[in-house]
Amino acid sequence: MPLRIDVITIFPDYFAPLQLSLMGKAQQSGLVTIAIHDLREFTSDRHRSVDDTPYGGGAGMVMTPEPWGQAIDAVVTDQSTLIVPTPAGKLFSQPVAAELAHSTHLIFACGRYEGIDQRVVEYYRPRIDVRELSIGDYVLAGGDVATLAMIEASVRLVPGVLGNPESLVEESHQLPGVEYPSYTKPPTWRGLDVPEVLLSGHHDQIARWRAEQSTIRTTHNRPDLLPGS
Ligand SMILES: NC(=O)c1ccno1
Repeated sequence: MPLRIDVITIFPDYFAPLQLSLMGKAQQSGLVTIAIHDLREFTSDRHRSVDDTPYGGGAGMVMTPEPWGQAIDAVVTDQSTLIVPTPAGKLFSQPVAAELAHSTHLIFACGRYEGIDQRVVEYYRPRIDVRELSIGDYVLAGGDVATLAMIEASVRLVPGVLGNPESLVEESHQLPGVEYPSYTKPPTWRGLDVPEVLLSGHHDQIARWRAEQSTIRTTHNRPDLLPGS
């Protein structure tokens, strides 16, 4: 049963990259199906309006609930997970990507402006799994880029999508901490040599060096991921 993904957005063209590379191959192989829906197709006024001023005042505009209800109803099933990208959401992570990779149906609601009327989340929450997710502590212009990131991080974990599942084993955020640095040919580049141990053929020494490098890198870049932190 392929993972089905429906993306609802006012900028369908943002998702053209999903036809390329690994994401494109995953769809061609039938492991994943991805459909992009223009929210404006679900409006009923001649201006195809999708936003209005916020109740309670404040800057910016809020996306009105009606088009969202129509659009989500057009694709939702009782197996759906509705994902709303928002800086106010729970933090998306590799474990969350792994959960989503094993879902049946994901619906991404890409908000813009000041976001989507909260009643959309409130309406679907008692009916299906609803997740407000953030890809980091910063604010984007909308949920589209966050959706692209979450789709790519999740789809690559769908069994069969990556040619060599081994490459999932040692990557950052799969193991505790971040991954060791990688090197390839040439052995010397602009006076910089590849660490000698990597050319030694001693697999135990290479494994030990990589574990040490992972700890050094994690300590420097992401001490919050160190065991016990
Ligand atoms: N940080 C985020 O995930 C986000 C989503 C929309 N704007 O920011």
